[in-house]
Amino acid sequence: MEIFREFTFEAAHRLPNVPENHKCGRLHGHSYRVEVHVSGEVDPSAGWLIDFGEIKKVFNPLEERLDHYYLNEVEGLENPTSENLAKWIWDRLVGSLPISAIHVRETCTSGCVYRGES
Ligand SMILES: Nc1nc2c(c(=O)[nH]1)N=C([C@H](O)[C@H](O)COP(=O)(O)OP(=O)(O)OP(=O)(O)O)CN2
Ligand SMILES: [Zn+2]
Repeated sequence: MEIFREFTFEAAHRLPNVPENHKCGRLHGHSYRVEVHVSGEVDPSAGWLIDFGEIKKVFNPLEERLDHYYLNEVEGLENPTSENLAKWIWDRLVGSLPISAIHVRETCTSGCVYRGES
């Protein structure tokens, strides 16, 4: 079974390694949407894999480090692409939750899915 909890936060960034004149080299912001996916067996007594509230509790400190910040200034996010952000989140949750995927959406039409190192 796989469940997920979605989170949203607002943040600014610029991509430092894009070619000159690429629009994403300029400072801009996104309403980020992050899905934290967790997989495992459903506890027959509880009827759930894990309380959604537990995922929220574990994600909360990360949200506090990201929401309304300039992501380039967050340690480990000096090049804050969706891919790097998804891995940054994975690396900080993997010890606390049986995560199976992190989805990051920068816009309604662009995002990435990270399932850990294969
Ligand atoms: N593989 C990646 N490509 C791009 C990333 C990224 O993180 N990984 N990021 C960006 C920019 O942050 C940009 O703000 C978002 O990309 P884009 O889809 O181009 O956004 P737009 O809403 O501006 O798209 P339009 O349809 O052109 O309006 C770029 N690429
Ligand atoms: Zn962007």
